[in-house]
Amino acid sequence: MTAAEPLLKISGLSVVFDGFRAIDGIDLSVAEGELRFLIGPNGAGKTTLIDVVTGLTKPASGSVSFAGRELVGKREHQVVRLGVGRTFQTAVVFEELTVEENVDLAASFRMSLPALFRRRQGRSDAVAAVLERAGLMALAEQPAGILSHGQRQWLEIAMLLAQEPRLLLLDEPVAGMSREERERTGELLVEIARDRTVVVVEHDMEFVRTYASAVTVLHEGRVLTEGDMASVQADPQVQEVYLGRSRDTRAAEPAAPAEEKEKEGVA
Ligand SMILES: Nc1ncnc2c1ncn2[C@@H]1O[C@H](COP(=O)(O)OP(=O)(O)OP(=O)(O)O)[C@@H](O)[C@H]1O
Repeated sequence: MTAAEPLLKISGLSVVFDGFRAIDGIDLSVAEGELRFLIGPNGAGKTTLIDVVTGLTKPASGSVSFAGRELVGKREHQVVRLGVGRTFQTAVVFEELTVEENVDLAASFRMSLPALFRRRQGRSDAVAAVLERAGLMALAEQPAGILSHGQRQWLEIAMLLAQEPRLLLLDEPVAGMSREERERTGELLVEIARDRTVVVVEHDMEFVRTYASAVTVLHEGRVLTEGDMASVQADPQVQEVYLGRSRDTRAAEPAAPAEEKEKEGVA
């Protein structure tokens, strides 16, 4: 990979489910060190795109190049070992284990067997650093089962960091969070992007407006547009996709609280 090449390069990607093209010829590049947001209406293909990059879903055609290596055809654990980690819409943590044990377990996924045997007892510096970074140090000894929704999301991000991925893919990390939790998460993402590449799927437009410098808009399995948030917001096609959605579906829905409307509206 040369300096000019993107860390992640998706080319001509298509995914077909029972004849339905959920991804329809996507080209998408993410440079090393970027914090990129993927937005788009429900069903646009955002999660499916992450599923393909991480080896969960096989594409019908196209390629996913990561640091010059082809990911299509690789299994999920192979993709993790190459340095790509993800979170899911619902955090997956082991509730009976402590916060620290969850992070420690995640850290061991990328270790060789000899390294695992050599491990010292007690908290490693790497695990301590990750707990600190995710703001979970005070909860290190608590079982993960007692964590609040926001804290679980942070634990999942901490577990991801423990695997030392070069690329993190986060699926709706602030869904269901309070305003304060969203702010802390935004700051955490910006901080993580200082030394890693981060791609975030997000519906919360207030959050995207605050933290995104680069945005890619997906619609019906294609890239509609990309750029900085101001240019994306001003794009008539993007407005049509979001406003069209509000005309078609919101009219039939009960009125949402003002804050929810503000969060989801692109304009
Ligand atoms: N396993 C599957 N089998 C069949 N169809 C699927 C499958 N997974 C996703 N789809 C369909 O593919 C399309 C894209 O779904 P996807 O979940 O990627 O969209 P999304 O942009 O992440 O949506 P949301 O914002 O609602 O999570 C949708 O129409 C969805 O119903």
